[in-house]
Formats: sequence, structure tokens, C-alpha cells
Amino acid sequence: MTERQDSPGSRLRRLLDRQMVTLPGAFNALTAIQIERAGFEALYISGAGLSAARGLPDLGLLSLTEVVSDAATISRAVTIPALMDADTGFGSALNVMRTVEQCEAAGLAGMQLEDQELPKRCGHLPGKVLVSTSEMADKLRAACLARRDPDFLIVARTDARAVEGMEGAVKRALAYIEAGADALFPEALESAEEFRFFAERMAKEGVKVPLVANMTEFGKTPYLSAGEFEALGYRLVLFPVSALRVAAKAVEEFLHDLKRVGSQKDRLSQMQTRRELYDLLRYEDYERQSRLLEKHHEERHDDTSDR
Ligand SMILES: C[C@](O)(C(=O)O)[C@H](CC(=O)O)C(=O)O
Repeated sequence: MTERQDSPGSRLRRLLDRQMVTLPGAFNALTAIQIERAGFEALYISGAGLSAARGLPDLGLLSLTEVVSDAATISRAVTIPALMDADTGFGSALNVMRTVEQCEAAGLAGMQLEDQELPKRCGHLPGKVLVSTSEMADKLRAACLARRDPDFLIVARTDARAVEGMEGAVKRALAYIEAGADALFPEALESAEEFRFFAERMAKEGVKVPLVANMTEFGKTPYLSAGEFEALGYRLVLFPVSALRVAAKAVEEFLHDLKRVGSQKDRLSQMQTRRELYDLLRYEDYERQSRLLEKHHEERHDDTSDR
């Protein structure tokens, strides 16, 4: 019981019971620490973000081992719960069971599965192909069976809006709830009205699980604030690639400048200082620990030389 209450999944569920939760996407542990320091109570581990950080496009190219290894590094760097983008689950329903086991072992609060075929695409791009509703439902059932912590959150994303229209998205969402999904993520809706329509249809069907909105940039979804999504009936709002885009742009501009000018002097005000970076990394704590170890070593050494 204690374990259940303290698990990352139960912490995320408790947050969701209380309020709408905004999840910025982390693409490495440093960004995750920044997300926590900025006061966010949960974070998202974006597949697009992890892929980009490894120099790859978001086409489902990373292996389970690579994604879980990055996700574990991220989730261990913070105390807030992390929800991981597991794309299509890394294979069949059987693979999905292993994915869940590894995500739980990595300390994640939950994971998101989507109903695309491989190679999967960013939900906001054309050319998506969906697996059958029953294949996705099998994966969700397998995910629920595999979890050891009943609070580990299984989010079902449907990419149906672009392929089968809003009615298709509603139909699939209902089947995914039936299969055991804990939250629904209708991907790439194109207007506030569509978000409202989806939420109202779920309510009408008696579906009470949290709904996820993906507020990614340069996609199909218009720019709505977390508060606006909340008013439309959404409990989790993702900003999956925003921090990466901001960081990548800043680095690009800086490097062009450095190449041109040959100095970084005029850009210092845009840089995190040494002190600020060390503060994020708790440098002092490690130094203190190192001094303590040194002291222990010296004491032991004195002891033995006394004999
Ligand atoms: C949510 C998403 O799957 C991600 O990997 O973060 C992407 C985000 C993006 O490409 O903007 C998505 O498919 O929407």
C-alpha cells in the first residue's frame, strides 16, 4: 500500500485529481532539472525530443533500450513524475509488455502508446498510417497486464483525426478506454471546437479519464494556453518540443555569431553563468561529499598510523 501511494504513477494521478497539469517536454536530464526548478509539477519525455537530441528524426528509429536509458537518466535527475512517449510500444503487444516493465523499472510515472504503423510520424505531419483498432486495443490490454504498479499511467494516443476524421477518433478512443487506457490523447486536433467536441463526446459516453492536449509548435493545433485547454475539459497539457526548439535556436544563432566574430564576449549576457549552471547541478553538494570522504580517509589513515 505504501509503495503504491509513493510510486511515480500515484504521484502523477494525485496531481491530476487536484488540477490540470502542464508538462513541458524534456530531452535530457539538464532540461528536466530546469523544468522542475521552474516550478512544474510533472514533465513529459518527448520521443521527438529524444530523437532530435540523438541527431535523428522522429520516425520511431530509437530502440527501446536507447529510449528507456535516456528516460531513466531524465527521471532520476528530478523528483517530479515523468510521463514517457513510448511511440508505438516498440513492437507487438508482447513487446509492449516488456516496454512497460522497463519503464516502471526506470522510475517513470506512465507511458503513452499511439495507434500508428511503423515508420510512425510526428502526429502533425501528413502520411500517417494507423494500425487496426483491435491491434491497438491488444497493445493497451498488454500494457495494463504488464504493469506491477496499478497506478502506472497508460495513455492512449489516437492519430485518427487526420486519417479517419473526428468520428474515427471518438470511436477509437472509446475502444481504447474499453481496453483499459487510463487517459486519452486525441492527436493533432485542428481547432478549439474540435477539442471541445472530443471532450463533450467523451463526457456524453460517460468517459471520465483525463484527456491530454498536445500544444506543440508549427503543427495542426492552434496556439491555446494551458488554461484554455483546461476550460475545454483537458487535464494534461503537453509542450513536448518547446524547450528543445528554444535551446536549438539559441545555440544556432550563437554558433553563427562565433564563426563570424571569433569571440563570445558580446553574448555573455545570454549565457547561463558558471555559478548558475553549477547551482542547477548541485555542484556544492558533490564538493561537500567529496570533502567528507577525504576527511574519513584522513581519519582512517591517522588511526592506522597510530597503531
Ligand atoms: C508528442 C510528440 O509525439 C513527441 O514526440 O513529443 C510529437 C511532437 C512534435 O513532433 O511536435 C507529435 O507527434 O506530436
